[in-house]
Amino acid sequence: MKILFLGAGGVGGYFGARLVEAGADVTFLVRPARAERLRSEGLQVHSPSGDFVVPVKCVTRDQPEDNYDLVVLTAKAFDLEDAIESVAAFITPATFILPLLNGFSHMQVLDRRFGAEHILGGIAQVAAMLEADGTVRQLAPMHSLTVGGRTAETQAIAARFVEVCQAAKFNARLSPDIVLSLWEKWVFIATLAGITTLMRGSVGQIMATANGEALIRQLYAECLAVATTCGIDMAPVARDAALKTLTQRGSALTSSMLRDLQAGLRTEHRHVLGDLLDKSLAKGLSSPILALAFSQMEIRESESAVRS
Ligand SMILES: NC(=O)C1=CN([C@@H]2O[C@H](COP(=O)(O)OP(=O)(O)OC[C@H]3O[C@@H](n4cnc5c(N)ncnc54)[C@H](OP(=O)(O)O)[C@@H]3O)[C@@H](O)[C@H]2O)C=CC1
Ligand SMILES: CC(C)(CO)C(=O)C(=O)O
Repeated sequence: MKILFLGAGGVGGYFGARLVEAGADVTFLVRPARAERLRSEGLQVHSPSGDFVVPVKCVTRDQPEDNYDLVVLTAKAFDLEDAIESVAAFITPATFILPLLNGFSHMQVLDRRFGAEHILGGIAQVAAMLEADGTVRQLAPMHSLTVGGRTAETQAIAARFVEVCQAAKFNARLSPDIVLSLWEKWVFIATLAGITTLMRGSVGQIMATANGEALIRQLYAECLAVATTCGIDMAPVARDAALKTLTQRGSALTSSMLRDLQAGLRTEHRHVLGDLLDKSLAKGLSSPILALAFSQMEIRESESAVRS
């Protein structure tokens, strides 16, 4: 399987490098400055299970090639339109696209642009970031991908990709219902990103406050209510597992949104929190903590726009 990764940041750099390490045929579509650096230094990963560096193949958007079976999209949501323009010339009627973004509305954007029959669904479970020197840092041992299709053909492609991933040093699984899996992750990450950015702390720090657990549970319930009202039936076992992680005492877990906020970077609050809030409003639900989480991120974004 010939695979093109759009982006070599936290998620793309980590999983792409692991696949290269395992001998998979992976190329990175990156911007010219990143391509130059990757060609000369390779892709370096700092990982709790051991640092490694792999030589990588890179292309830029002005050098289109049309022989990829799968394009893995790993841009942030606010870069999606530009990422689509960059990959468009690499996509033929035989190419499938696997986005690994958090949230959900990117699926509809991609369906509209390339046709739903070409779009797989994917979820990344990793805590990884791109450092200023171009290296990728994996911050915690977890590393897994969940992928799936919404048609028999895309499910078969997802299964082939999972097969390729079996040789790599991360976990990969095929979801029998990728739409449900995407919503489960969305409800989880909206709660985690919302509460950690509101309270500027890890799960363990929030749990150590007097109202922390009640606030986490209320935000999770608000996000879950949106999913349920949209016809998504999350099993009790999935909800219990999510809440167990979200209320683990002493846990150092944070969100990539909090890391981006603290690093002064743009965040995906519109995609992860705002889209869910829009659905809540459209369904006539009351989601006060979700609204608060989104609104404080809007203020923070307008402040950084004023500063820059
Ligand atoms: N980081 C994490 O731990 C996790 C992140 N996620 C999700 O994964 C997605 C990606 O996040 P993350 O990896 O952290 O983001 P990063 O910002 O680390 O990486 C995204 C990369 O995409 C590149 N990119 C964007 N647009 C283009 C383009 N048109 N052409 C070439 N390259 C492009 C960016 O390049 P450049 O730097 O040149 O702009 C950047 O390096 C998000 O939706 C996030 O929510 C999910 C689970 C965990
Ligand atoms: C769930 C988690 C925390 C790690 O995969 C994540 O998706 C994020 O931080 O954006």
